[in-house]
Amino acid sequence: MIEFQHVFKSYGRGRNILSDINFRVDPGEFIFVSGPSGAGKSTLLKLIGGLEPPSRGSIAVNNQRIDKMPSRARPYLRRAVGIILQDTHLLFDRNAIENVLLPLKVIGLENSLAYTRARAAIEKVGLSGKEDMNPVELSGGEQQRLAIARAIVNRPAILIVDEPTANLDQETARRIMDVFKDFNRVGVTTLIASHDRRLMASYASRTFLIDHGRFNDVKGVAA
Ligand SMILES: Nc1ncnc2c1ncn2[C@@H]1O[C@H](COP(=O)(O)OP(=O)(O)OP(=O)(O)O)[C@@H](O)[C@H]1O
Repeated sequence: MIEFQHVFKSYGRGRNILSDINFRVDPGEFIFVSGPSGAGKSTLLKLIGGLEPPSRGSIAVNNQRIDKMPSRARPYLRRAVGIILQDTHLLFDRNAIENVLLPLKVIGLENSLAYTRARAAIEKVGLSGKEDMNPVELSGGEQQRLAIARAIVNRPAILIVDEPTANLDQETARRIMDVFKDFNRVGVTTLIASHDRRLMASYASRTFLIDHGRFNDVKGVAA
């Protein structure tokens, strides 16, 4: 569950990027976040992931207020929400499986269990056999999938994803979207910011449209 109540967000002394946003997302929903460049889509996702604080208003994730969360409570959010941003932030001085292991190391999971889980996550995104490769040796689509494996290895209840298919060909884009849909089928709440309306039409059942500071909560994916 994600709930925004009267949320405002500005950066520094700048204008409000988001103004008086109110919504509730129930477990298992699949939501498309849409709107022109610079509208505030990434900002909305960062608020949900606790990467940015709101300027005003309350944000709850699984009934926990996160807008006032002290930093020692952040690991909670890290487990609850898997985040995949435009820049995948993969570490190029480590191989593929070590990248996926990182979130498990943070929570102190025992080594052999961590490896089992990391391998399972890599398999889920179709990268089995590439565990020992360096991310630079992977294609753009494979790097994207590796970032997905890292985001899901903690089994988060919520996935937030920023532009997962930008710069990918249609087939790779579909394959990546199918990975998200598979997680969604087993109950993972999913929010994806994208410019690709046609692609999203096959997946999402609800759209958050952000445009010039206005927020619209729309059923389906409008043509
Ligand atoms: N850290 C920051 N500091 C100052 N301004 C920021 C910061 N991050 C984003 N902004 C501004 O907030 C506005 C919304 O940015 P955001 O990245 O959320 O938009 P977006 O809808 O995701 O855009 P795009 O589709 O191009 O990725 C932009 O005007 C941007 O310049």
